[in-house]
Amino acid sequence: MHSTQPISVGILGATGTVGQRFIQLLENHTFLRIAALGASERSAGKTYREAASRSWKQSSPIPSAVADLVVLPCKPDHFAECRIIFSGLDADVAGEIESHFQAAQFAVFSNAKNHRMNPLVPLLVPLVNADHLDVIPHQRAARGLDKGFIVTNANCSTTGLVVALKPLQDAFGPLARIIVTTMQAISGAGYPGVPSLDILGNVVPHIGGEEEKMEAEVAKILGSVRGDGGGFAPLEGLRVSASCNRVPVVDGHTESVFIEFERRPAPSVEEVVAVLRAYRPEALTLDVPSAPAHAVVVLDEPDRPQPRMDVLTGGGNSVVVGRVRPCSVFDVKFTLLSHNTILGAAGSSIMNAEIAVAKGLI
Ligand SMILES: NC(=O)C1=CN([C@@H]2O[C@H](COP(=O)(O)OP(=O)(O)OC[C@H]3O[C@@H](n4cnc5c(N)ncnc54)[C@H](OP(=O)(O)O)[C@@H]3O)[C@@H](O)[C@H]2O)C=CC1
Ligand SMILES: N[C@@H](CC(=O)OP(=O)(O)O)C(=O)O
Repeated sequence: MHSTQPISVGILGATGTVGQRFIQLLENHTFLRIAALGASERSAGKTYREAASRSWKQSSPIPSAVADLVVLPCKPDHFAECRIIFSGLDADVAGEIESHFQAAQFAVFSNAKNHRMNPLVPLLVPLVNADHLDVIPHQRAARGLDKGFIVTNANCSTTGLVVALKPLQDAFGPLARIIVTTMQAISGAGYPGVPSLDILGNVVPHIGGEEEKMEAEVAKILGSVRGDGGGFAPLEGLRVSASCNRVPVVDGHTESVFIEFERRPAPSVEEVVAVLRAYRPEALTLDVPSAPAHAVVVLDEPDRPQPRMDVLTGGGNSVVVGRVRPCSVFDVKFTLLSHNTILGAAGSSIMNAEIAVAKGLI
């Protein structure tokens, strides 16, 4: 069971798109309490209400418990009362700042790309590879720390994809080849993000670095912890090709996924649907209050999932799959939808922290 004692948390990048989502999701959390907020020098010294009033884009108002907190510079000394640090920092600064907080013995849960491929840092998707936290003792030992560590989330498009791939790999693997085409929401680009003249009535077929991140991250996430606990053995043999597009949707990344299995005969559509529906990752067996009831929700309607209707399924922490059907080139194809700032960012970080608490790492 998780600690019934409240745990104080700090949020770095609190004024940004992901930072705001942390604040919204933590408003009524059972044991995580926001104690401190950090952002750039542009925001530091202002109350959160002053600093974020223009950029706040959530559908609920700024919670009163944080509105009058003074935004702090992102330096560990200012966060002394916190045990957990959630980072929604811009990647230009996240790497160095997060390392400082780790060295100062904080448990850091990052959304940025900087530390994701570090061989001692779990690239943790809470509904997929909670066991990768087994490397934390080794990370601490390697850096001479007794409490501090860094865990990162995956890229938001990678996250939705691996939640659907993991049960298929476990049941029917190995996976041989994946082709994925994304249709990504504008909130993925942060605030103010993509200019309206670029995206309204349009599709932009390029998101810098996104395809490379998706192709690299899948193998680490679907890989295993090495036998000595000293790092990760990436999944070998799987080839992934991603094609990423920005579309005029506010929240929710949609992906068309084409899968080829090594196994012959390949699983049927009915078998794939049954395995997706039955998927119960480790996080759903632990005391993880933010976990959705179902990691994957499969819809039968021929025109779903759709971001406007389905993006908040499972509180935004489920992956919604639809249109599961045979593929005449590979074996099976489907469409999936995941919330890019909830499961794809702040929601995963919060579940990652809840898992770490449940496993006694915090
Ligand atoms: N949006 C999404 O769907 C996803 C985003 N991510 C990643 O999460 C991170 C945050 O993304 P997002 O919220 O969209 O970005 P935003 O641009 O909306 O927010 C960036 C945040 O970083 C702060 N910041 C910028 N420069 C500095 C600095 N020099 N020192 C301290 N703080 C600084 C900003 O503060 P200030 O307001 O004061 O400038 C702001 O709080 C990024 O690394 C992104 O790649 C990951 C998955 C999904
Ligand atoms: N690139 C994602 C969001 C993001 O910031 O990804 P990453 O954390 O991998 O840099 C998007 O635009 O939708």
